[in-house]
Amino acid sequence: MNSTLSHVYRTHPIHIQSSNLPDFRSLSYLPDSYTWTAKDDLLFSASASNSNASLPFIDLSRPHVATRVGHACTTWGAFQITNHGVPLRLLEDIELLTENLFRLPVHRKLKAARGDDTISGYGVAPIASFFNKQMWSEGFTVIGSPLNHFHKLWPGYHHKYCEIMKEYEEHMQKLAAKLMWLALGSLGVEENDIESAGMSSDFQGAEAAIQLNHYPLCPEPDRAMGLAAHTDSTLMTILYQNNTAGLQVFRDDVGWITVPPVPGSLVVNVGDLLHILTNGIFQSVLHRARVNHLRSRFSMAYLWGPPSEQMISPLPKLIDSLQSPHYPSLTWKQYLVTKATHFNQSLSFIRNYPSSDQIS
Ligand SMILES: C=C1C[C@]23C[C@@]1(O)CC[C@H]2[C@@]12CCC[C@@](C)(C(=O)O1)[C@H]2[C@@H]3C(=O)O
Ligand SMILES: O=C(O)CCC(=O)C(=O)O
Ligand SMILES: [Fe+2]
Repeated sequence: MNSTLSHVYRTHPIHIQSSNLPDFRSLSYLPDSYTWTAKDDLLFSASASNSNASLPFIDLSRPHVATRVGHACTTWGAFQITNHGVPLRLLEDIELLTENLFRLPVHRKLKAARGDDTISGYGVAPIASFFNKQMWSEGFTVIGSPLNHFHKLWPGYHHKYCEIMKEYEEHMQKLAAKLMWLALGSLGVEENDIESAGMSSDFQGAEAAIQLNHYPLCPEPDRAMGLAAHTDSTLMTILYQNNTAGLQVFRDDVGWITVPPVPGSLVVNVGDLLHILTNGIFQSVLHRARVNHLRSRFSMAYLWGPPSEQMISPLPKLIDSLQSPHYPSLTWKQYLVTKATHFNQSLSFIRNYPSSDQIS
């Protein structure tokens, strides 16, 4: 994985207090700093859906899969997949790695804490800086090689864990490119449309971050938030969750629904950059993670995007002659900077922004 993305934070640091990380195991009550109300997050008490709507579940080995993927990207901006080709053994390995990482004592995890100048490493989710309450979770971000950090966490065992990460990344990258073609193919986009937009049609050079998340047992789950509502800034995110529910997705006409963990399946989210690339046809999904008092939850997100310096703009093929593009041309790096300032308002901030103006 390339490490340029990590350095967005050199010039635009997101200040988080990783020194404030609690030892969750020792807390038998919910401290005030972790107690969320509607004042802290407008969407905190948005109603849970009482419809029996559920996220599309797509078997990638079945016929007409592109149409189903395209429909899910347009309506929900997310779907669950099975028969995706990622070996179950590898999913079990990455889950074990994640569990072992977060079960280390706090002082050891802090040896691999995020520094001031890079987002890689252990800490609270980068979006924490937008909220005055703390989230009931801890995270570990990998951009580029995890070797340095893993060496500090597991001096004698880091090679094995680095191999697992590498294999996971390779499988995810292949799967992401395949899903991207299913989604774009459903809109009639062809290889030459992608190449004339300056991208490589096999998405060579794509960049990614891997975000490992841990949501410990929580004494008062209804008043706590695991990971606050957000959209990912990616083209697509592929998420593996352990067997504990917690992920929820939001649709204006439905409310929040929980995405049940189905063993061996993966969740796919449309990210903001894919929304931009399709001129708003595909929706980037608002999602969050809730916590519970019975079982710890782990999730592993593969956040996939274009090469960080690659210009992304609405594909001319998807703009009809009566319409102008809704979004300007910008790189993933520029979009991350926008996101670090405007968070969930980023898409509306850049919508109809004149392309020639510098976005900041
Ligand atoms: C490439 C990236 C996407 C991400 C910010 C980051 O630089 C690395 C961490 C990613 C993550 C994971 C948790 C949710 C999220 C919103 C966050 O706070 O950090 C995403 C960021 C994103 O998609 O914007
Ligand atoms: O834990 C989850 O289910 C959600 C994680 C997530 O949204 C992320 O890492 O971006
Ligand atoms: Fe996310």
